[in-house]
Amino acid sequence: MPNTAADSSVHVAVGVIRRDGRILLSRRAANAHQGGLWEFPGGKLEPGETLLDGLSRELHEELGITVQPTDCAPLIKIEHDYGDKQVCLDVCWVNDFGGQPRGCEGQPVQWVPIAQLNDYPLPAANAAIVDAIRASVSV
Ligand SMILES: Nc1nc2c([nH]c(=O)n2[C@H]2C[C@H](O)[C@@H](COP(=O)(O)OP(=O)(O)OP(=O)(O)O)O2)c(=O)[nH]1
Ligand SMILES: [Mg+2]
Repeated sequence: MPNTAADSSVHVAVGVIRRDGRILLSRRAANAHQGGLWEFPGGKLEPGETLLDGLSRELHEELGITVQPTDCAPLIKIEHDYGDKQVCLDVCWVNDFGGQPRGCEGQPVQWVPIAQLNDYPLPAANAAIVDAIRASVSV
């Protein structure tokens, strides 16, 4: 029996890391899905892992930072079909963290003012994340 969209959707923990009015973007490896585009750091949840445990693990692996669950807050959840891959992006604010973020996998990272997020090429699903960020900070 073919998979349904829900069965084949990849569940991704995504962190919108903020400090001093800027958001941390990192650039996806050229050979990755949506390669070469900028992203909010994060990655696929492992089986049985909670969203915040997965987010904390991914941000430590990718950026070398430590994140406490109490410093995270839900922002938006997005289902997006890229055709070759369906993703469910579970996006959280990361309001504080320990350590100095660096590209632990060799990826460029950049602190970007919210008004300039759209100057960076992002995956199509991320337009809704940028809208949610703007709506959240303008209230
Ligand atoms: N982290 C992240 N992924 C995003 C964003 N927007 C977006 O469409 N995605 C998609 C791209 C990928 O298909 C998927 C993330 O999966 P990934 O392959 O990067 O996950 P991962 O970090 O666990 O990587 P890996 O261990 O498989 O190398 O979500 C975003 O802003 N951040
Ligand atoms: Mg990742």
